[in-house]
Amino acid sequence: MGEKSRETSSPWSSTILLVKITSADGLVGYGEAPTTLMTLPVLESMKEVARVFNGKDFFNVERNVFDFYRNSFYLPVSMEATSALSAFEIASWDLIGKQLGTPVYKLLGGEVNQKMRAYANGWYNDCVSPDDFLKKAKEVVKMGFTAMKFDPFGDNYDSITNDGLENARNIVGTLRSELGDKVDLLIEYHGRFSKIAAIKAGMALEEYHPFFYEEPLHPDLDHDLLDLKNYYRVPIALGERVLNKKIFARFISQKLVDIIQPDLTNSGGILEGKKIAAIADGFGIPVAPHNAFGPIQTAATLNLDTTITNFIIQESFEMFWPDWKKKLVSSGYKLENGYFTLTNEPGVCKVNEDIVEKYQVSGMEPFDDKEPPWVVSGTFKPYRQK
Ligand SMILES: O=C(O)[C@H](O)[C@@H](O)[C@@H](O)[C@H](O)CO
Ligand SMILES: [Mg+2]
Repeated sequence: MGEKSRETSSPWSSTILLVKITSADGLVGYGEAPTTLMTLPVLESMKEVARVFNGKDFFNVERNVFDFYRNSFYLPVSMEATSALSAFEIASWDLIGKQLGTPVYKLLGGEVNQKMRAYANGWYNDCVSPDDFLKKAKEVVKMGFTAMKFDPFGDNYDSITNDGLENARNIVGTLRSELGDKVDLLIEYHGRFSKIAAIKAGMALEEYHPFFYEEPLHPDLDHDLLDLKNYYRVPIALGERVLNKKIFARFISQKLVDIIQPDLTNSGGILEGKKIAAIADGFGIPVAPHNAFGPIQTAATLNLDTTITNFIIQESFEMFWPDWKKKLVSSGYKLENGYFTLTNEPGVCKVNEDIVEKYQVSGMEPFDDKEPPWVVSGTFKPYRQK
């Protein structure tokens, strides 16, 4: 579902992809999957997952997921397959919770965290200069957030120019000096650099003591992360493109990452998320789940966050969503003053079926050959000081 027009915060979030499964008794469960120019491929993969899940007992999440794992030869390297599977897994938990009349977190160990600290993302559309960023960052602080993530690297890709480094320093430096030390600044690299650029950019920003550097390297250069560690004094976070617990186990045990960011919609769902968090906990690594899509993803993720002792912070685009996305879920969780709480809805959350009906579309999100779909809109531009 989505809108024909481009959403302001980001092109990928103008659509979201849902799965709805119905039990033999007529109960309905919803799950969500990522989009980002993958909407139709993931939708196609959902048809394969449906062949495995159809007619199965939805309480047997572990069995059903494992059956798909066994059948899906490319699963560990296929974002389409893991995303499709994750959507069914989340929908299964929604059904289980609804059938039992309990929120999902109560089935996963219960409450550890009553409030989840959020960080804002999606707030800086069309920002290129330090002043652009500052103006919008102040609004984010006014909303009650104590942490915000942003990508200060403009259109630098693979390598970075001296101008690019200076601009990034000015943006991050301005926010640090104007917002003070109480606001956490999370630096998003969007996995766009090769090693030398990642080292230069990381060293240039460390004096502003960022909370973390996210995906500083192209995701397929993960073996170079160890080299970055020789230069960085800022923790490295990643995980939004890591597809299951076994792959997380490798990143964590090889000490390639300091904070993990599993995305429940592409790493196997809620129960796999619990296992990933447990693996991380065994190594003293905190969890900051990725959450860039819609409210079902958010509700599923918060159900996990509530139950884990190594939760650190939760991503949120929520305040910058279009109206239809804000109304899609009528209860399940709240975001107030920079913190999430659950509202103890049975299952994952309560989906507003009228909105689903009204905003159904087919096809892909908009595409712009000047700006990759993974950036926040209007930011893939150079900034030159006069
Ligand atoms: O961390 C994040 O939120 C992501 O990197 C986000 O910024 C996007 O790139 C999006 O996830 C693309 O699908
Ligand atoms: Mg990211």
